[in-house]
Amino acid sequence: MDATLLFSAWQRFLLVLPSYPLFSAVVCLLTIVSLAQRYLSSPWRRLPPGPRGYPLLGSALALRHKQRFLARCMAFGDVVYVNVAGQSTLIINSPRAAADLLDRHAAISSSRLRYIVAHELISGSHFMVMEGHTDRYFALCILHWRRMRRAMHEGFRPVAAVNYHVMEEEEAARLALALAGDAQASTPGAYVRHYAHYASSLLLAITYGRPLRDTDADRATAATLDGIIWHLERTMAPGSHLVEFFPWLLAIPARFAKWKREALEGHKRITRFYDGLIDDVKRRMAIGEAPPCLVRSLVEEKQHLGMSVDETAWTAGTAYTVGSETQAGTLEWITLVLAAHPTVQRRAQAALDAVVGHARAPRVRDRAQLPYITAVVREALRWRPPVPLGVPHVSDEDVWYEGMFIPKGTAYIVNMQACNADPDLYGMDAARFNPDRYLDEKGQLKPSPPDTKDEGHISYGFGRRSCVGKHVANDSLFVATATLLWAFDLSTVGPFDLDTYVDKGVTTVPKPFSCKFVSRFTEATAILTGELEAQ
Ligand code: HEM
Repeated sequence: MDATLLFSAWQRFLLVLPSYPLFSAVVCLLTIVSLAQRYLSSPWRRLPPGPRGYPLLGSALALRHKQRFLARCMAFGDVVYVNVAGQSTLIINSPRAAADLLDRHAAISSSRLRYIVAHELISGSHFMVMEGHTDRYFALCILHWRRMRRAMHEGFRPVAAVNYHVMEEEEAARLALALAGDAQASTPGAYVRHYAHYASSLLLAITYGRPLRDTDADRATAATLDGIIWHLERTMAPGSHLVEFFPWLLAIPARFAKWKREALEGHKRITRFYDGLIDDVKRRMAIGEAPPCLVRSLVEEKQHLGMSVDETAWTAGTAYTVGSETQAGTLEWITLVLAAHPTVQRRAQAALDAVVGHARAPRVRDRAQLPYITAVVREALRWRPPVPLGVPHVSDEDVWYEGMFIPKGTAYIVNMQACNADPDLYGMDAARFNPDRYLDEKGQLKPSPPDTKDEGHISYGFGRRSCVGKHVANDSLFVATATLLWAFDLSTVGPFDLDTYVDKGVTTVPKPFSCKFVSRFTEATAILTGELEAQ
């Protein structure tokens, strides 16, 4: 029967209904019962609890004040459902729920939100952090992501990370010398700049085997890389482009859409720049002057990894993009907690004096004998996770969790600060900075609490998307912290604030505070200079 016939039959049926009141009543009743049944059995009635937002916008406006909004959400429980302008979002407040949903369900909770301009157009779907995990848009997504993740894993796994120890030690020594030589170092602007320079140089060394030196060319390279980060972050900010809300706009040809033209031109420009950095590594490899670094391993393992030229270029660029800001920000938090806790410093320095002494600078290999310093770094990462909301994962399937319905496509946002302060895992003093929580009565590292992997915290994320650079981050943060404590006494000057932070979009840093770096012994700078010259 075609649609016209069906429609006219339905019209005739409605017209005759008034002539049969009893029959009509039964039809109405059955319709109401059927609708009620559908409503009552709908899984959407079993969404996790959460704040009611405004029509259409949901809680999008409340999210502008993230810290306040997250605190409000805590009252709803471990998992909180929020509608953010139509995007189903689950805020996860407990490490157990985070591990259940993101580690134990990793196969269906490892996708990402869609970023059309930043990811699909500017990176050409090569910005691995934002790459979907499944074939949501294109069947090739998962292959892309797997190749790039595997390549980065090979370059940064523990056995490969050992190759970077010398660079990490060298950059930590250069940082200490820069602070010692800067009469203005105590001002927040000055030492934060030194930290940013340290992180850029370290990531350039690890990625391209070429640390940042005081040359115009290096300064230009760092400025361009930082400009790319700024550009990507700005493009990913909510509301930056209408196409993120109306994906059909993507079909408009580039010649009629300025935003699309600019994004595609940006892709060409950035890829050309990344290619240039790779060519430079290849050139140095050919003359035997490229130290072990991520790009060298990508080039040497080209066949085995099966990466395209663009994938190689963007994988390396992504490592710098993701690693430099997190590294610098974490060091700012470590500086704050050390300066604010002189007793922690004295204990760490006593351990350093006993193990390292005053005749050489600390090395990564000293770590096994310096558990207290490892505990300081872990505790800083637990106490103030540098990426406090992680990077949202997205569910690929409907999920039932403890009787609650989580629809497919939901974005999972983990409130890391809340999870890392879970009293069941860390006790009632979880809000306090206390490295001792990681040590046993003999001063050795204890096994990590359940669901915190081997880190003792969840600040490196979850499941298949957990931070691929965490071994490099742990090694370099250890040796940078040890070198700063070996060389200086740190103390705050004037007011400082342990409770609030500055939100930089993805990462957070402490509110600006002044910190004095006072040399602990006169030979420290001569030892650092001598070791650098000897390399
Ligand atoms: C203290 C420093 C760092 C912190 C706190 C940190 C934290 C994180 C977090 C929370 C994620 C998201 C995990 C998830 O989605 O569940 C992540 C992902 C990532 N991190 Fe890190 N990170 C740090 C340093 C680094 C460094 C130094 C590198 C590179 C050398 C790096 C490379 C990456 C990459 C490539 C991803 C994306 C993984 C993926 O999407 O598959 N990170 N990191």
